[in-house]
Amino acid sequence: MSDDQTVMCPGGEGAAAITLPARPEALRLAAETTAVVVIDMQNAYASEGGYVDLAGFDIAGAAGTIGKIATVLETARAAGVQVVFLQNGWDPDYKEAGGPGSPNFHKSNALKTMRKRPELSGQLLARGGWDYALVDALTPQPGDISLHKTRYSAFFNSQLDSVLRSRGIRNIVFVGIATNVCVESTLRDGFHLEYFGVMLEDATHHLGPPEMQAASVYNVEKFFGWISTTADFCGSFGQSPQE
Ligand SMILES: NC(=O)N/C=C\C(=O)O
Repeated sequence: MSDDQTVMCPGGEGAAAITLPARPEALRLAAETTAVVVIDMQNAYASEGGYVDLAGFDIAGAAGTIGKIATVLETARAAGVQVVFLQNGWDPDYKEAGGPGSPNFHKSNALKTMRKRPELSGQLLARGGWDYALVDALTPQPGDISLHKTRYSAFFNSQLDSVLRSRGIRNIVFVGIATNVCVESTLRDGFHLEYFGVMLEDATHHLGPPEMQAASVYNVEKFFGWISTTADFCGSFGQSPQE
């Protein structure tokens, strides 16, 4: 049962459940019904010389998320929480990106940057290349799941929903980049698919001015899910009792 201070998430009734401090309420969660979903921790978004750096965004704060996420993943794996990595991008010919009939063609800053600088064509967010690859510090481990996505929401046109649903996972802890684009898009879609979404605010990073992080955190806390931190995730799942 939930009260005003604590929300009972699916699977949270069992003896092995933990309480995750979060805003606006703490959450009762069980490892087996929870996944950590790592959004787009690719060189494109977190490394100098990657797409968002070349497109002119400030990526100074992105590196700080890498260590936080590594800590979260270590705790998650030890506690039996499923880890799912997403990678954003397209085939090297950019057929999956869509042509002028797709809004993605007009809004993707990667595609716009490559139109402005044709020497980069085939490099940004192209599957198989350095820009598409996950940062070295966040290499998937045995038991982790890796999925590809072609649009901002990881639920759109991907296997994410069936991968989670078939494992009985109903709660998602989000980390990654960018808070206000792919993380928020995925958390919102998850909400509409009845997933309980938690964003670890210090293990995510925004694109654009700092107000974007604050706006996304507000949106999640007020409308779509819950906000927690790396320390609280590790403190609670680090104590996770084994069934
Ligand atoms: N991973 C993201 O949030 N991506 C944001 C923008 C883009 O991919 O162009």
